[in-house]
Amino acid sequence: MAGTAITIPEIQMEQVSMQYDTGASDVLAVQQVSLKIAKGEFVSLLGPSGCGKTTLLRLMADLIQPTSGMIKIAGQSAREARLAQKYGIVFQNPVLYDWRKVKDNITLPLEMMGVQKARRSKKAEELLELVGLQDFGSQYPWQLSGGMQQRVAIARALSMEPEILLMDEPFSALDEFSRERLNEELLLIWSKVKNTVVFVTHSIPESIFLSDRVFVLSPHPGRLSSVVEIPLPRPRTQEMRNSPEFFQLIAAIRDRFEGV
Ligand SMILES: Nc1ncnc2c1ncn2[C@@H]1O[C@H](COP(=O)(O)OP(=O)(O)OP(=O)(O)O)[C@@H](O)[C@H]1O
Repeated sequence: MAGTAITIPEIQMEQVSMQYDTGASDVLAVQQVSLKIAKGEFVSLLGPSGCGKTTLLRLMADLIQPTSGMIKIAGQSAREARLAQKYGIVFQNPVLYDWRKVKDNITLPLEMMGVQKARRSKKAEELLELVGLQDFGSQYPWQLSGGMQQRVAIARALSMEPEILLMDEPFSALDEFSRERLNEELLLIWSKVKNTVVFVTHSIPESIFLSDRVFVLSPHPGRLSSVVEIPLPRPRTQEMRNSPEFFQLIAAIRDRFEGV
């Protein structure tokens, strides 16, 4: 029918469960999770330690495979998406090579793909500018602050121009000030790159500040307990953190954890 668009979700999980085989006692880390994430959306996976956030992220990235259920990435299997380089991943720890300059850390994935040096250098310049580190390309990671190192990790994750950026508590090791600043910078980067972001966090304010929607998870076993829409306008600003709407959202999400 004219005007009816059928949109394929960028990430789709149907009844996904994941049980880790630990020998003595198996761990049901994720139980029957179903979710859909649209292309270009920014969502957070929020929940207490052990509720399966990292497991869900690893399932999406095809780093592990579910015990049961279905995962589709833009209509393809997660494996096909991984082979097509659709993912960029940022971990809690930036995992940079201290003996390589910042620009060479950023372009490592391109180097591994056999991209020529001239193209790598050009891409490094673009990415350094994107993450606000244009003057630091020739430094070494150990010369940078924790927040700057995490920006390098973000630039590296974006080097292959991934459709999906998966971020596993990337700012949780940083102090509160750096974390809030990086939240804002991440949104600026995302507004330019316009990819789909799945962001894992324990922090209710962080999930609200960043996201279009927050997926609230409950533990033992990890289940999706609710999904909260974040209607705050974009661009998000630090002042919004002090607005009544922001506090109402914090209270609403905290309520979802009551009894968890
Ligand atoms: N490789 C593994 N083998 C066995 N059990 C695992 C493995 N990885 C995770 N688990 C267990 O699965 C459950 C979910 O873990 P997961 O790391 O996904 O949770 P999380 O919400 O990301 O936790 P955190 O916030 O502490 O990182 C936990 O009980 C954890 O101990």
